[in-house]
Amino acid sequence: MKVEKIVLRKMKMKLKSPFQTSFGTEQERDFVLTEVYGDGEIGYGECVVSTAPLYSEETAGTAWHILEDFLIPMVFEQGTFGHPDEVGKLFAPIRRNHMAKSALEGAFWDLYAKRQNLSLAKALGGTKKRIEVGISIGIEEDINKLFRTVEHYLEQGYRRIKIKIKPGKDVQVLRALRDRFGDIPMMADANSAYTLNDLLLLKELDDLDLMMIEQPLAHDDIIDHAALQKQLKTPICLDESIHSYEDARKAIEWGSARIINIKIGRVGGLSEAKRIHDLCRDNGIPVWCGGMLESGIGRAHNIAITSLPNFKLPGDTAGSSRYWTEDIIRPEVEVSPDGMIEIPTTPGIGYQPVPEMLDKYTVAKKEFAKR
Ligand SMILES: O=C(O)CCC(=O)C1=CC=C[C@@H](O)[C@@H]1C(=O)O
Ligand SMILES: [Mg+2]
Repeated sequence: MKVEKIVLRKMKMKLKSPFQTSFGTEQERDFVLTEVYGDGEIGYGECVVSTAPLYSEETAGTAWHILEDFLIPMVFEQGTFGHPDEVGKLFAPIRRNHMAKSALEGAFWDLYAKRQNLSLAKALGGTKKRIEVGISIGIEEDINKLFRTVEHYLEQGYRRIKIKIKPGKDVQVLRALRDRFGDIPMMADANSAYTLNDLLLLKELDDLDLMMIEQPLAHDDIIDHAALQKQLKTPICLDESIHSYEDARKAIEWGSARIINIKIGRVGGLSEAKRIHDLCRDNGIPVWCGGMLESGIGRAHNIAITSLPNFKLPGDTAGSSRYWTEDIIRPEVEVSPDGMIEIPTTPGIGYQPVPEMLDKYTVAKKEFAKR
């Protein structure tokens, strides 16, 4: 692949409804899209930052700076690439900034798959034709509204309900959902809202037959999660704690989690996500694909990685209409009545970004070519 041009777009898209977690509420998504032009094709990637640095240290502003001032010049310095795996290796000297790296690396994977006339799923080694999907529901103050929301998504066929929790909005809410809906597949995501001092409360969660408790403790912890997992029968799933293959290896060795949520942006790209998938497969740790309230481009990348065989649990890749009045891709991502998404078989990400839609939500755009 010879890189001819790279385009960055700063995007602003309003979510259909606010999304509340234990660390804040998002109503509007400020993120970055990447376009890599080469050999007559365009590869697309998404930088899955949050508007404020509350999930991780990255924002659209930090990512744009790292892309413009470091990663894009490094790409033009190398000029040509045989395989997308080379992109992550090229970026290795740059510390962290994983979502910025992933946005560009993902566009290379899309471009590579298109040039190989392969779907991105196939190019990644995916084996599935359809994927199971779940739904992530933000913290809801009104329990009856939460009941209606859960009812709505169960009727739509979603195969797992993820409930965001925080102190004061946890055991009672989950117990009420159990009383109302019985033994539906349900999990909780705490986004690091608890500490080991909350052990008695976390033990109450242990009696609710949850599929898993996602990231109960600190966002950068592996040791305390290992201590907690020994006290709980419910599997702990790590999200924010796992930034790399090495983090996953240490978490597995320490017994910090029995499940891992893989987010392509959080770990720095599809090549690293594949490595973590393979490590977990070899250690009997099932994984699923987490979401970052992506547009259709990021959603397409999530669908492709979820086609790998050890993605054994429903992920957060819901349909476009869950988040957007209109998505920037065609077709939009649809979920079948039995809670599945068909893996595209066309080359690359399999969904076509629509230029007019991209322009409609672009608040800043810049083109880069080799000087
Ligand atoms: O994209 C989705 O539907 C999942 C959204 C979601 O649960 C999250 C998005 C971003 C950060 C967190 O709030 C949370 C997560 O931790 O998975
Ligand atoms: Mg999470």
